[in-house]
Formats: sequence, C-alpha cells, structure tokens
Amino acid sequence: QRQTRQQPDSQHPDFHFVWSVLLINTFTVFVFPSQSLLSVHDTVAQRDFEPTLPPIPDDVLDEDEDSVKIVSLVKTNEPLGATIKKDKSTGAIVVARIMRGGAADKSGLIHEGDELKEVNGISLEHRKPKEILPLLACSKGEVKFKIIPASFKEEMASNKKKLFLRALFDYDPDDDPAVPCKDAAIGFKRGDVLQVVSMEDDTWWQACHLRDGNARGGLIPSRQLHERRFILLSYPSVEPGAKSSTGLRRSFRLGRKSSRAREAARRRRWSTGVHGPTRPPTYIEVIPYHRDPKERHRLVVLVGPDGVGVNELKRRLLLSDPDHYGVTVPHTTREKRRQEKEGVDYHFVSVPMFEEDILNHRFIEYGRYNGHYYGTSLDSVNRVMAEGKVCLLDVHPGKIKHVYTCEYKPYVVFVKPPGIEELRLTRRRAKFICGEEDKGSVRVFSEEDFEDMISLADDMESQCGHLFEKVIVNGDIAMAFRELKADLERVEQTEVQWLPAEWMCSSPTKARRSCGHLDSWI
Ligand SMILES: Nc1ncnc2c1ncn2[C@@H]1O[C@H](COP(=O)(O)OP(=O)(O)OP(=O)(O)O)[C@@H](O)[C@H]1O
Repeated sequence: QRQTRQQPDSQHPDFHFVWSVLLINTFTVFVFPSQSLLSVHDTVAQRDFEPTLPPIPDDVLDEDEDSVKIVSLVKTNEPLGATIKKDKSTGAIVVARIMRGGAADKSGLIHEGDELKEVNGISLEHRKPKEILPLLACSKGEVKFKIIPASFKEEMASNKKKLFLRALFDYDPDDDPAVPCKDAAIGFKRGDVLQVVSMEDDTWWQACHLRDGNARGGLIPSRQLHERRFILLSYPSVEPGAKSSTGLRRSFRLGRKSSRAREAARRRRWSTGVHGPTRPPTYIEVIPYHRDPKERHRLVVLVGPDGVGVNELKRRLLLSDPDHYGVTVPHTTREKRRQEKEGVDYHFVSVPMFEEDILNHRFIEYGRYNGHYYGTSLDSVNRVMAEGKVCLLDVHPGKIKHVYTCEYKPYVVFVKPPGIEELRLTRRRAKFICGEEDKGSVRVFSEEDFEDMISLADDMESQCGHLFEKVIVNGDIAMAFRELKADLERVEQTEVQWLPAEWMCSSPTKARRSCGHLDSWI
C-alpha cells in the first residue's frame, strides 16, 4: 500500500494525495481499474481476497440509504489521483479534483464534489484536510470511506438552488452569427423566465424555457456576452467595462417643462453621460411567488417620458373601475383653494412639516413648483393599498427604488412612445401641458416634443429597463389602454408570479433561498 501526499499548491489549495487501488467496493459494485474486465473477473472468480470485504455498517442503515455510499479501497500499484478540500460554506470535506485518466476517474465511483463523511469509521466532521491525510496514511490494506455522493447533494439542493432569470431582451439565435451552434441555442422574448442549468462558460450559458417543461438546456448568451456586444455596437470606440454615471432626471410631474427648461435638461442629460456607455438590461434573477388572496395587491407603477400618456392611461383605468383602482393624494405646501378638499385633492401641510417628512424619507418623489413643495409620500401609497385597491403610482423611473421592495412588490409598466410618424398622427389633437416658465399653459405638441419624448424614452429604457416588467407602446390610446388593463388583470389572477429574488432576500422572514448568484444586478 502506498500513499503519498503533495503539499497544497498555493494557486489550487486542494490537498492532493495519490492512492493505488486494487479493488473499490461499494456494497455491490466492484471496479478493477488496471486490468481488462474479463481477466479480472477470472481472478476474482478463482481467488479469495484479503482482506475480505466488510459487512454493511449498522449505522449506515440509520441514514437515508440513497444518500450514503460506502467505498472500500484495497490497493495495488495503480495510482488513484484525487484532491480534497474543506467546503467553506458547509465545512464539509469534499473531493476537489479527480485526475483525468487516474484510477478514480476510470472507476467512476468517486467524483468531484463527493462529501467524505468518514475514513475507516472515523468521522471527518470538524477536521481539517491536513488532519485527514495522516488517517489515510496509517490505513493498512483497506481504506473505507463513507461518502455522500455529489449527485445526490446536487439533487437535494436543486430545489433550493434553482436559478431562474427573467430575460430583459429579445434573443433569436437565427439572427446571431456568433452562436456556436444554432440548433443548440434557444430563443426568448423579453419577459420570458428561463431556468439556468449551467453558467460554467462565461460566454454561453445553458438554460431551458420554463413553459416547455423540458429540462434539456439550450445555449443562451451570457450576461457578459450581451453587455460586451451592446457596448461594442453602441460605442465602438469605447473600452468595454467603462461606466457612466446615471444622470436621468425629470422634474416632478406637476412641473412641466418649458422649451428653455427642456433645452437645459437635454444639455444636462448629455453632460451627465446618460448618452454614454451604460449596461444594457440583460437578465434579472427571479423566484416564484404564490400570492395569498388575502394579501394586498401589488403596487402598479407607471413610468414614461413627459407627455407620453401616463396620466391619460391612469385616468382611464380609474374611470373604468373606480372601486378597484386608486391613486395617491399628493402633499403640498401651497394654500388650499376654495373648491379643494383636504385629503381629496391634496394633503395641505406646512413647509416645516413637509421638510421634516423629506428628512425622514417619507417621500417617494417631491419637487418645487411656483415656490411650493409638492410630493408623493409612502403613506399615501399605503393608504390606497390598505383600502384593498390597486394603487396606481406615477413616478420618475429613478424613484422606483423607494418602493422596489417585497413590501410593495411593484409591477412596473413602462409607457413607451411609438415611432415619430405614429406620434405625429396620433397626437395631432392632443394637448401638452407646459412648464413653469410657460405658466402651465396648454399647447399642441411640437416636433421637438416628439423627439424629446423618444430620446428620453430610450434613456429611460437603457438606464432602468431592468425594472420594467411590462412595456406598453402608446400609439393608439384605446389599444394601449386595453392592453394595459388586460395585463393588470392577468397579473392579479396569475397564481405564480416571478418576482426579483432581491426582494425576498431583503426580507429575511420571506427569504426562501440564498440570492448570491447575481449580486449587484440591480
Ligand atoms: N395615444 C395617445 N393618442 C393621442 N393623444 C394621447 C395619447 N396618449 C396621451 N395623449 C394625450 O397627450 C397629452 C399628454 O398626455 P399625459 O398628460 O397623459 O402625458 P404624461 O405622460 O402624463 O406626461 P406629463 O406628466 O408630462 O403630462 C394629453 O392631452 C393626452 O390626452
């Protein structure tokens, strides 16, 4: 019997040892790594082996029979290469590597990831790899391992560790000249939920569509690949990996922009690098969520560039079912007008009160208009939701983060303008409410308004697209409204919904699994 050990290599801190094996035995399996099967069979048939194989240990029967494997090794000169290491998260001793062509590799009985529970009846719990090697060294004739096979552990963990991603872009392998094999790839649409089965390759992941019920993985572009392509296509002269600052902003909706303000905003957008390289929406990690009928509705957040029709859609939803939909009542510091009612039109508060609420982060969004504060508070959202209504919230995409939590489970709808031709056609009679400097006047849309709307929509999509669960193109208003209403009804009725894993992780009581896979994707 020969056992040697190499020092741990600094780059690969697995503990490396080499065995020679004559016979590897589980209860019923014999493996003869160095001779042809037939000649070994003859040998086995004619001779009694020393040492004899041990009986099944009693304590094994206490454990799940499928989960534990006993492997006995009796050695010859054929080496068995394997390394072991301590799993940092569980503390278990696991087989780190199986050397290609070695006896373990050929035997197929010991695998990378197998957890070693015992050596010769000695528990390996709380032991370091360097304490285990002497146990092996002093074994004579036979070394007996109790092992939890990696395949079983994976199966056990698979329910907890399945990785689901929602795609945030459309992908068609037929349009992708770079895909290594079109037949092996799968296409998807924005919003599809994919189960990722392999991320081993940095460029091409493997995933399957949930709807197919087909466990066979197909190739999909990895996040890195999609980002690299996006940057190369959008900014050919920019180094991949360069980052931009997020500079999107829009004035509070009550303060509409004048032409001068619009020009300033455009300059600001350019100067803050919104038009510079940015990370494109790729995938977001999601987990299934079963809504309890007693639970409050998800918050519906409508976002879009100025003038695209967010208020119009909100107004139509409210009119269609005022008992079901509700909107927030904003706060303001301006004087109450005669016809206005406290708590209906606005919550009228003093400047110190408003500023105290700002400091206490009570506002999702606030701004100044004509020297007065206006704002939408979290409390006002809570009030609508507490009435059992679907709360419709209209905010700048940059403010979604205030409600992007498990508590509100926002369903974010991006209202997008159609192409410029359709804008010209559909908005001919529409009125646009102008900004501060134009004293809130109403005027028809200009060509510049259309261009601004489209350009701002592009910015919003590239900056915040990962937050949008639904995109509605508002060309024909009746069609856009029908699509929105049907979609909101579908969301309410769908039993299993796919929510960002981040929400569940931020709420420990509801966390169902670790969400370490895609850190900092949002
Ligand atoms: N699809 C459409 N076809 C024609 N007119 C539309 C359409 N959508 C909206 N409008 C009209 O465009 C104008 C601006 O719409 P709306 O006030 O809803 O914009 P908004 O997105 O809320 O932006 P803002 O907050 O700047 O008002 C309104 O007169 C509205 O009736």
